[in-house]
Amino acid sequence: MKRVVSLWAELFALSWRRTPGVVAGNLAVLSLGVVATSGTAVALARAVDGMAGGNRTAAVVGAAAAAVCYAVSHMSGLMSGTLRVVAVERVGFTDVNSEIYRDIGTLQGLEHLERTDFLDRVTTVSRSAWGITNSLWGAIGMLADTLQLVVLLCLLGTVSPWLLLLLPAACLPLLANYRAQRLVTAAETETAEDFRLQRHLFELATDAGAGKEIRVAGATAALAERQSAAWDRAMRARYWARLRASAVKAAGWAVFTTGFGGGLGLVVWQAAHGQGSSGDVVLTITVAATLRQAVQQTLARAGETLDGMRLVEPFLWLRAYAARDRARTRGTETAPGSLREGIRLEQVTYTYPGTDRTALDAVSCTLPAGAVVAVVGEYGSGKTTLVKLLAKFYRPDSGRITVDGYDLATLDTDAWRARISAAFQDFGRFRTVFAETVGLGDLPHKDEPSRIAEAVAAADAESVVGSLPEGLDTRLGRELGGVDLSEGQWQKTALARAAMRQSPLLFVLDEPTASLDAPSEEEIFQRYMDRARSLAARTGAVTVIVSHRFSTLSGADLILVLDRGRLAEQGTHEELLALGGRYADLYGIQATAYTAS
Ligand SMILES: Nc1ncnc2c1ncn2[C@@H]1O[C@H](COP(=O)(O)OP(=O)(O)OP(=O)(O)O)[C@@H](O)[C@H]1O
Repeated sequence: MKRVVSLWAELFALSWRRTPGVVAGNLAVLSLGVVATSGTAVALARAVDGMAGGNRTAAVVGAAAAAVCYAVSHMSGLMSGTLRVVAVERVGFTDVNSEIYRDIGTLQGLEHLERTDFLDRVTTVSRSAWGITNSLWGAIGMLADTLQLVVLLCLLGTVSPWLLLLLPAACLPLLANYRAQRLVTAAETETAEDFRLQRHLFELATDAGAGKEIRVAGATAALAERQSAAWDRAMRARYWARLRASAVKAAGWAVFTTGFGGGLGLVVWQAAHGQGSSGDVVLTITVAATLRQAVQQTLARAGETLDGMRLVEPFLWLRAYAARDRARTRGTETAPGSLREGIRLEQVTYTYPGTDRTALDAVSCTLPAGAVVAVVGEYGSGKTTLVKLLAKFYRPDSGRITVDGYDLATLDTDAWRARISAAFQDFGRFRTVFAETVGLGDLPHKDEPSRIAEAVAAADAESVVGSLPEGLDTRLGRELGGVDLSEGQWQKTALARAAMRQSPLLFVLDEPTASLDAPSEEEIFQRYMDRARSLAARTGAVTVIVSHRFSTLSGADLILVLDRGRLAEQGTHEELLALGGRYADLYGIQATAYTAS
């Protein structure tokens, strides 16, 4: 709660700086609303007393004052709503939204994209700038409403001190509402996993890629059943929580209404026994109606504020997470100009957060400067994890990676990434103009046609460009009015992007040809081997290739064989064959399979 209040204070200061007139105007209008609402009741009571006592002037002045107060209180409600939207839009869309996008965009690690619990929070935050800023004005509105309640109850106190007991009674619906909201939130948290599951199954069914497989497998009905079961489980728990919440709210209101009915009876009894005026009765009835409205409004605002607070929590989490990420990844050293020794892994161990299985287990090896290093192993043996650690997406749990003797952890992450070229197996499909999708690989040179042409040639993608209606200027992505590419063509754009940087120290190709046919694969490997050699001569760059196709890797200077996260063997193709171990087995199996086919 303390953190939420300090965020509100921060947002208030920001709003004041951005739109001082709107903020001051809104505060003034809210205060005016409090005074005018109570004024209406008092003026009406005076008008009635004037009439009853035969004082025409008092009656007319009272009635006029009541009319003015009523108009002001009504107008203040409308104006406050408008001013609030202006203030929220100005700060929400400008400052809060920019901060959210900056925090998400500058995260250096990958956990927020790979872990569903992180992803959920990041997705929530990315859509919540308005709600977060609005929660500040919800809280301010709630303060004004509470003030209104207190003033109204004090007015009742002037009629009879017993009516002051309505103050604690009025707190009961507020407390009940808070309790009810917590019940609903707890149910939502408890059923979040089922909710995610049903959403995942729904997306599977509506995704074009997965949809094909599902239809061929005839699994549509089975998946729909599972989706509906998960949805039912989540909804049933939420339904009961809402029902319980309604009962709690109703109980709070019942106590308040009973108390109020009693209070009203007391005032009428007093008036009947000459202990109060008719004005007192009118005052009590007017305040009664206003009070009910005020309590309801306070409840509505409390709900709105609590809703906003639910958004504030993931926002604060993202802020702290991004700050930790920045502190963790901000190194002090810049990357060397060229590699002399190479990259060393010393007892590198890594386990993905939230899992038990060690993805890399005490791996030690040297990737010599200028070498082409192939990483092989069965599915899930840790190959991609190894290259992701080299790209500094994660940090080893223990052990370290050094680049020419510098600990990778101390190198500035952006500076190191600026010296990496990489194509990953789950490559991006950037739906923009073709030249741009390639140029993104080296932003300072993205508009240089010669660099783009070279990169396209390196990826053997000239034929892709040739087949596009407007060549390099063709827009990609049917959703955005462009053309669609096949998987292989998309992969070639990723490979071309990876060929943009001309002096990387590390060149990573993680399953670079998985979507390509055999002739294209051969051709590309040949081109990338040539590129690796020329980079090696220029900067001593290390090229790391992850592949399942052993036949293409025999020319590598060093082959690392991973087995369930451990480095099982290392050496050249010939050395490993002579060893007759894991590599020789796997190579033998593939060779036999190819010969047989
Ligand atoms: N983001 C992740 N979160 C949790 N576990 C992961 C994640 N990525 C990989 N793993 C696990 O880490 C282990 C190593 O995975 P990795 O992707 O490095 O293997 P790989 O050898 O590249 O596999 P493949 O050949 O299938 O690409 C596997 O057990 C995998 O399930």
